[in-house]
Amino acid sequence: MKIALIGYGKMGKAIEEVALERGHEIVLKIDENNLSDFNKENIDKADVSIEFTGPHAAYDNLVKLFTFGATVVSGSTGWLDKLQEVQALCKEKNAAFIYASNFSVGVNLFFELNKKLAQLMHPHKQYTVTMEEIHHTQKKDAPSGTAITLAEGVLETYKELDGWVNSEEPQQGKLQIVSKRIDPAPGTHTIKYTSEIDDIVIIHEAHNRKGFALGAVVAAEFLNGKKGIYTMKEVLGL
Ligand SMILES: NC(=O)C1=CN([C@@H]2O[C@H](COP(=O)(O)OP(=O)(O)OC[C@H]3O[C@@H](n4cnc5c(N)ncnc54)[C@H](OP(=O)(O)O)[C@@H]3O)[C@@H](O)[C@H]2O)C=CC1
Ligand SMILES: O=C(O)C1=N[C@H](C(=O)O)C[C@H](O)C1
Repeated sequence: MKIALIGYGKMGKAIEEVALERGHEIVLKIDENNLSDFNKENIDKADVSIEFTGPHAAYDNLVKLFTFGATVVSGSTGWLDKLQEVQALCKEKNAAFIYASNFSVGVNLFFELNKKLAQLMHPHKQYTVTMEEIHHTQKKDAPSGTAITLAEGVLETYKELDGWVNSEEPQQGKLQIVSKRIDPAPGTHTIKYTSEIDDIVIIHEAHNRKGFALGAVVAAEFLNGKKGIYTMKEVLGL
């Protein structure tokens, strides 16, 4: 498979390593130094474009890719208020798209565990649920995209909560997410149910970026040759 990397930072480089190990070819690498190479002629040379840039750039990049009719895997976080608009453009251009706030198999299993635990805990009103995410200091957005997906998983069941708040201080009626920035943390997410008597805690701790990169390449392999919008649940058969 021929891959275009839109974003060649920490994740772009990790994806390149995994893609080469799996026998794929990188035909284009875009960062802020060669944006003029990000054009239809070059994107058409790739079977799949993998976009990991960041909150400031993802939306424009995705609009550009779908306007070219590309097949796109994106993991950029911090832009999801525009997800529906981007999905509509993908459909209009008969393109293909997988977005995930986290591509690792472990986190996608953790998403399911989180939803099941919320259902189990919900009747037990003596427990208060809170979340924490820890990432490296270069991270631009807070809370993490993964933490938002986890929060949505809890809020599906805890309908009495009015959304989440990203704060050191708890806010009545909201699910609290605490963000910490500590090097070199690749990504640690904790969900805690606490009562006067005891705590129940689930944690996912990434040891490195390989799981995110491998998941993105597996998603690209799944999407190659398809049209339409898919999720990691479909890629992983969860
Ligand atoms: N879904 C998932 O599984 C994961 C998602 N992420 C997310 O991926 C994103 C990228 O993370 P990471 O690789 O660590 O970030 P980095 O800052 O290390 O890399 C970002 C890359 O994007 C490039 N870039 C910036 N602006 C543009 C633009 N307008 N067009 C093209 N390229 C651009 C940068 O270029 P330059 O270096 O020249 O500035 C750099 O190469 C973040 O949003 C992060 O949260 C991260 C890990 C896993
Ligand atoms: O910026 C990162 O590094 C990561 N970002 C993603 C997120 O915001 O959830 C995924 C992972 O936690 C690493």
